[in-house]
Amino acid sequence: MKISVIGCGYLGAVHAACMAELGHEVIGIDVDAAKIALLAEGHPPFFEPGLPELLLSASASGRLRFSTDVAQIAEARVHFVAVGTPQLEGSNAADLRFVDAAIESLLPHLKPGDLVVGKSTVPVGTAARLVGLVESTGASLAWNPEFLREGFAVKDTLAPDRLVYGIAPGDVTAEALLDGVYASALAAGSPKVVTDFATAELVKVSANAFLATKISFINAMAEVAEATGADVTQLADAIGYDARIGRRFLNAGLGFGGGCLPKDIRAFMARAEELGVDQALSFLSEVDGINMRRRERMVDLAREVVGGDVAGKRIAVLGLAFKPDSDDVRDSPALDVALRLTELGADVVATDPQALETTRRRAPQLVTVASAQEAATGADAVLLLTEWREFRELDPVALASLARVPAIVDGRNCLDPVQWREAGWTYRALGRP
Ligand SMILES: NC(=O)c1ccc[n+]([C@@H]2O[C@H](COP(=O)([O-])OP(=O)(O)OC[C@H]3O[C@@H](n4cnc5c(N)ncnc54)[C@H](O)[C@@H]3O)[C@@H](O)[C@H]2O)c1
Ligand SMILES: O=c1ccn([C@@H]2O[C@H](COP(=O)(O)OP(=O)(O)O[C@H]3O[C@H](CO)[C@@H](O)[C@H](O)[C@H]3O)[C@@H](O)[C@H]2O)c(=O)[nH]1
Repeated sequence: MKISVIGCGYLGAVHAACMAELGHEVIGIDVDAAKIALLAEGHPPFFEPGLPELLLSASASGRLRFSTDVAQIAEARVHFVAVGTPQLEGSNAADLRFVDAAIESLLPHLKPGDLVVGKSTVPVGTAARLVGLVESTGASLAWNPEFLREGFAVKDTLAPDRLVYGIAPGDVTAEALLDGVYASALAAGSPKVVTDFATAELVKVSANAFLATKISFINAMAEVAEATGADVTQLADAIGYDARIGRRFLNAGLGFGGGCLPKDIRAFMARAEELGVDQALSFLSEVDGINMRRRERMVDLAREVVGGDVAGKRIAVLGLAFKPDSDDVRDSPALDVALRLTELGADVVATDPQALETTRRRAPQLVTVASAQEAATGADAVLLLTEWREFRELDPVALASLARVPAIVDGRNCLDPVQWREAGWTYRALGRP
């Protein structure tokens, strides 16, 4: 099938490459010329495991092209919209300017029988607002939210946990076209839910709200554990054995960040307020609050381990990305903590295996180095803020010989306290004695 993908960021570039991998003929469009130039040469503009290989093989096959010229979509029949929906400045709501502009840019090039498929995460009601515009060209609209996780984006796209199609009542053509696009995932057993626009939009934001709630639940237990001397990691293991609860997404620590969970729960609350059902989602403001308190707690722990004031203390920060296997620092708890400490006068030296470039763009004032060893040299405290494998596997004995004071705060509960204490470290963590 001939497909276009509008917006080639973390979601769109992966979607375009995966669709080409599945045998479709794909054109990726973005307004960012530098991004398109990189993609056209087979280079991903961001770090995502598996994507470089896919881009190379898809480009070589001739099935994947990239352009800044939206007129190039004219040959395609199915058009995915994967542009950003960030948080509006000064508000909780989603900024829909990019979605609106993308749809506007498509309109002159759509033909009767085309299908426009929204993939961006949008407030409920967006598809209903846009459907008339799209239908005025003879094309139809579907909303097909995406559930990929950064770091696993290729796998999640090729073998999704489920496919959700939000379509206009009785639009069997839209359903058939989407079935054609996703034929291999459907054949491999990915469940499909065909529903209306509002339900599809709500499935996406409610899934993220549930995940955020699960993380904040365990982080709330971490706060209680801190007040009682209990160990939240053992608590999570114990409650997680109950299959109704499940151990996944119960890792207490510095909390959630990234380009999705924080802004999506806020946009969900803003939309609920518009709909007059804000009370139903008032718990999400608590979920957000618990999450942000973890960052404050980390700053307090840094103060504690250096004996009070962080000003003038050399603090090594291990990890800047919002999670491992990603270079994304959007709303990253790790970057936030590093910047808060810098503002308090600490001499912060930070490192990350992949996020140094994205950090330089977002926070050029932060001092960064290439390795954990460099960061830890002469440090008064080491903070582990993103649980990259190479940080989890650090040798505490070797690192102790580099630090000025062997004190570590494990912001992701991913180190073995016994091993680190035996190597002479003062070990502190979130929610663990
Ligand atoms: N990142 C994820 O893991 C993920 C997963 C599922 C859903 N989503 C959702 O997908 C959407 C995109 O997220 P992202 O992380 O890829 O964002 P992103 O900022 O990485 O990418 C968005 C891209 O859209 C481009 N763009 C903006 N306006 C455009 C226009 N008018 N025409 C063409 N291109 C345009 C931007 O230049 C950018 O490259 C958001 O709604 C997000 O919530 C993201
Ligand atoms: O037990 C856990 C699990 C995650 N996190 C943190 O939560 C954040 C989000 O993690 P994750 O959900 O794995 O990353 P994303 O790539 O942002 O993916 C989420 O957001 C995407 C965009 O909407 C959705 O598509 C995915 O399904 C959804 O998991 C990260 O900061 C993690 O460190 C925790 O603190 N504890």
